[in-house]
Amino acid sequence: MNKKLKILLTGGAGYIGSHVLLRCLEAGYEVIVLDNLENSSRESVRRVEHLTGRVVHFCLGDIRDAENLDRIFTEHQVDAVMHFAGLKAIGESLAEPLRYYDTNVNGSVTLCAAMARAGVFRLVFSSTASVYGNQTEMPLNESSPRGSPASPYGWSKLMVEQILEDLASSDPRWSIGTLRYFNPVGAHPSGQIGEDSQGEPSNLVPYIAQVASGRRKHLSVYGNDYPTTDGTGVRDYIHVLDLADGHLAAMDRLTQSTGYKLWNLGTGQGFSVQEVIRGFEQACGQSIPHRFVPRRPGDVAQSWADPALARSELGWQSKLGLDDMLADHWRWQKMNPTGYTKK
Ligand SMILES: NC(=O)c1ccc[n+]([C@@H]2O[C@H](COP(=O)([O-])OP(=O)(O)OC[C@H]3O[C@@H](n4cnc5c(N)ncnc54)[C@H](O)[C@@H]3O)[C@@H](O)[C@H]2O)c1
Ligand SMILES: O=c1ccn([C@@H]2O[C@H](COP(=O)(O)OP(=O)(O)O[C@H]3O[C@H](CO)[C@H](O)[C@H](O)[C@H]3O)[C@@H](O)[C@H]2O)c(=O)[nH]1
Repeated sequence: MNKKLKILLTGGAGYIGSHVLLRCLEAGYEVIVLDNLENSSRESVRRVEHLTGRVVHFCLGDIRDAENLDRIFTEHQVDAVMHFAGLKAIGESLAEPLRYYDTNVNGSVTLCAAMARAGVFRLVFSSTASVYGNQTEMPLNESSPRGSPASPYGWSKLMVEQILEDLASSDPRWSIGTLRYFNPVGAHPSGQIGEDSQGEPSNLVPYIAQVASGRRKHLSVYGNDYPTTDGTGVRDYIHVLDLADGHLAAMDRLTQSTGYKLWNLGTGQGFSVQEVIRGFEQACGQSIPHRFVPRRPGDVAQSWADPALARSELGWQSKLGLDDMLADHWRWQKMNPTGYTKK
């Protein structure tokens, strides 16, 4: 790995970005974080600095601000970008589609245009397994058909994927890797950084963690009539640190060739909602009150990855199991019951 790379992390104060930031610093990269702190806290970056003993150059700003991007690329000799900044709440995207398309699509276009002006052509992009939509054939590999996403959020990711593919075909200098994340959970084992769920979490594991800590009374399990082993939804949960390592492997690969590449980042194993509840009960030593309610609109029955391409092309595979993810998530929740306390 080329340790001298200087990488711009958009959204680097967020859940996934902060774990990638930590891994980048541990690997010896120089890193600049650009974040408008819309859904995060500067405290995550401070804690990463503390954990690694490294200093991060933090820029408060918006990815849609082209002048600010030009300034950053002029001031810093950036070699590559990892692009996490965006909005990710599916329900919110249904209520505010323009805000989602503006940040996720317009923001990505603005970023790529600024990169091209600055002569920076290496990019890793955060996409989602949601782009596969509702499929019956498992596991999902990169050639599986893209489905019809059930939300503006999912569409915004699919649109950006297409834009990036077109961009790479238009100019051979681009080297772009799209990573389709399955379901990231867990936290750094120190309990210092993790997912800062403001308000009511929509994702399963943060919700269970808040039930376990007494912040919520019970979990609603969305549907027990799916065609799965126990009737509840099945997902491929991946530890956020394994996911972070996948970014470094992708960046490494992008330094070796140009063009557009796409990789699934998942473990290859699916777990039902009931299996996750039981796993969390073991991790926290208490029972998780839950009740079955109708299916959540837009949810798919099952989704798990075929991670073979990432293994063969990136030399990456997940190492941590569901137990590690849930234990680490619980530690983070216990140590930070209301998330980062400082903005
Ligand atoms: N967490 C998941 O389950 C998941 C799954 C698949 C894909 N993704 C994608 O991965 C990326 C990171 O997700 P995350 O879970 O870390 O989310 P997050 O909300 O914790 O992090 C996103 C970061 O982007 C920042 N941001 C938002 N709009 C911005 C803007 N206009 N300019 C600058 N910064 C802005 C936020 O303040 C936040 O720090 C997102 O693009 C998300 O869509 C997440
Ligand atoms: O309170 C809850 C929350 C979730 N679930 C169930 O738990 C499973 C996982 O749900 P999540 O909301 O945690 O995850 P999703 O698979 O629905 O979606 C997440 O993972 C996707 C990638 O696969 C996308 O990235 C998406 O943005 C992100 O929210 C689903 O069967 C869901 O119905 C519940 O039963 N109760």
